Amino acid sequence: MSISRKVAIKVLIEIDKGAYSNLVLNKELNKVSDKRDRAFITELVYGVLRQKKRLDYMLSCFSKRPLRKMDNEVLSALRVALYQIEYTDSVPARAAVYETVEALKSFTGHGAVKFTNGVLRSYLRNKDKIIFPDRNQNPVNFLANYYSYPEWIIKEWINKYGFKDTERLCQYLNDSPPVTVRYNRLQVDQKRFLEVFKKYNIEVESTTVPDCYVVNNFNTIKDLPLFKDGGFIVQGPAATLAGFVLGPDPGNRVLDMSAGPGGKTTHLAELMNNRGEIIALDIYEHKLKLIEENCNRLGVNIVKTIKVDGRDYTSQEKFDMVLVDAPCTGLGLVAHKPEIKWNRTENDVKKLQEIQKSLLHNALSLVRDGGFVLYSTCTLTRAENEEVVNQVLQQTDFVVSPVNMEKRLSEIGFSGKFKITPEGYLEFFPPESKTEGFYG
Ligand SMILES: C[S@@+](CC[C@H](N)C(=O)[O-])C[C@H]1O[C@@H](n2cnc3c(N)ncnc32)[C@H](O)[C@@H]1O
Repeated sequence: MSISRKVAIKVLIEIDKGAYSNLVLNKELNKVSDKRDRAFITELVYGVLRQKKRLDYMLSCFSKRPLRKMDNEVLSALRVALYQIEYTDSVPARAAVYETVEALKSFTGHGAVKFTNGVLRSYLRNKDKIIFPDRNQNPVNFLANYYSYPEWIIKEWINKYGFKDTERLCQYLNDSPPVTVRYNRLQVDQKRFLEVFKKYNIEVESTTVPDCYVVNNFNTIKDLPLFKDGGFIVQGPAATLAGFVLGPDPGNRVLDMSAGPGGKTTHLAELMNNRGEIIALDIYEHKLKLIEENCNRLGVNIVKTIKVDGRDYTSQEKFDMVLVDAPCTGLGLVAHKPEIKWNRTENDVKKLQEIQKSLLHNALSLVRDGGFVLYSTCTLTRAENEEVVNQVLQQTDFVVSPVNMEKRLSEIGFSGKFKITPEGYLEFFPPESKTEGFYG
């Protein structure tokens, strides 16, 4: 299984340099034939990404050299070894150390390998002596190191949710989430969708959101003929719910202001029964390509894509509905993409808030009287959610009729738990909603 450690170390080095976890991991997994190796590599990579800060805290107790001065290869190998010792039952601790140190030999020289071995042996001898910061005296430090989150996120959440709920959130988002798909009513009905999955022995479980199902065998679903025929798309329950909340009718003219890769665009088209018009904007060419690929596969032909900054988009004709599914820090997706914890900064929140406000501002100028705007994000910061909407509404002379969200969600058939904030906004708190984080 040494190949697994070698590939995991390689992938983690690439991710540390800024690569997307899913892209670099899939590229490397394609070169590995053994199914068990592939599963183990995936566990090591995502496990280390989730627990990185906690692992580093523990390692720093046993290394005289500060972690920031270590080579990337050494640090990645140390994390991979420690993750196995702490989180996997199948590998004895000494084997984890031996195999990982062997794997490291293909990346670096004798001195670095010896150093790594020394830190890990010292860890094995003394791990019972590790003491985490005190949860009462230093709550931010405790949560950050114990659950492996940057301190700025912990502070943001403690302000928003308090200590207890922040702890629940940290725990919940450290588990790997189920994979969910939305079947595409344009190509298949629910009965046929379920029959096909049953035929291929893939277990399917309903979620609290209509049309959205948990599937247990993610690695094979993209090989199903039904996927190629556009029968379903991978999409989270909260993301699926957004389309239902907007709920366009056939024949509507809809604007999707930041649409890539098109999960919600294609759902809106489906709800419109492929009749009417959707203008889908994105600032990046490659995102527009993904929208077009998704539309082609799913049999959607009412979408026109435009490469433009949504803040600058103008149109003579107003829209019945506008979706601003804004670019955001994505903290509600940390369980799916744990590297978000480490790639995002407090500064991003400020920069994104400016973009979000301008997008929403422009959306309000593009919707017709009596039309509907949905501002949504998959993040859990006040600055990108409530503050954006409150500040934009203060700056305009629009009269906004609030939507009765409880009524809307019950009409849709949503059966999960949700929060209505004091201002009347919809929020999904993952430990309760059992979905991605969502704000609308
Ligand atoms: C949260 S994602 C949208 C996800 C999409 N609604 C879906 O369900 O698949 C935000 C998108 O906004 C795009 N974006 C970022 N800044 C933008 C801008 N100024 N104008 C338009 N699109 C932008 C990003 O490229 C990204 O594809």
